[in-house]
Amino acid sequence: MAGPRPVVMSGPSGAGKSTLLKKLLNEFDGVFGFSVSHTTRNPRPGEENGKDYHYVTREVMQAAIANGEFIENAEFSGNMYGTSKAAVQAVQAKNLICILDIDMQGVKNIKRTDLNPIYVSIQPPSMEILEKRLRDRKTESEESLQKRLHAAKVDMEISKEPGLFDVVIINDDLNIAYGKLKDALLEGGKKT
Ligand SMILES: Nc1ncnc2c1ncn2[C@@H]1O[C@H](COP(=O)(O)OP(=O)(O)OP(=O)(O)O)[C@@H](O)[C@H]1O
Ligand SMILES: Nc1nc2c(ncn2[C@@H]2O[C@H](COP(=O)(O)O)[C@@H](O)[C@H]2O)c(=O)[nH]1
Repeated sequence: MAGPRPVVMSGPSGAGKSTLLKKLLNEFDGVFGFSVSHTTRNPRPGEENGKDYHYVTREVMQAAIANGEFIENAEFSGNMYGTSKAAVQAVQAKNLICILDIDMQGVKNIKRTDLNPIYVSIQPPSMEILEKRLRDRKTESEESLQKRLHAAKVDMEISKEPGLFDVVIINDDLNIAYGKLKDALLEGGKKT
């Protein structure tokens, strides 16, 4: 795919991907653009349709996948998520570096495409801190929280696979993690 290399951000739910991404998109408005995924989960308070996600029904999403409209899709914590070709193209058409926030299944699936992104893993300092962050965020039911913690354990194991990610950032102190993210992306930009 032509143009600057996209960026894939992955890591356990609650590790801080969206927090870091928002800082990046604010500071580098006009450089990076967010690939707006589709999901069947309900919007959280403050989230906007078309900005945070495209919120769709399972039927709509399944039909679009069957129609070949998605680069990748996954089932996560009882809901469907996916990156449409249109979402990536919309960012690239504005000449922005496209950033995808996707789970581990998405990472594995993107590896089979020609997208050729820089793979960044955002990891929490520990499972205990991850659980506290997720609980404090107050977005999950106990059932959803347990599913996410289970997925996080699996994710953290798979993330150790050599070569899976170009960069691994432990998000302990937010500003330090953000500095590392910026360094990695500026470095990645030089290699294209
Ligand atoms: N370095 C940090 N120190 C303390 N709290 C943090 C830090 N980074 C993020 N948080 C907080 O942790 C919570 C989870 O962060 P965030 O929503 O960005 O995670 P996420 O990886 O995007 O999760 P999800 O995959 O579920 O969307 C948020 O309430 C956020 O404010
Ligand atoms: N494979 C994909 N995963 C995605 C996509 N968009 C988001 N995600 C991941 O889902 C979980 C949960 O997100 P949440 O907003 O419900 O907390 C998180 O790990 C995201 O990275 C996608 O298009 N494809």
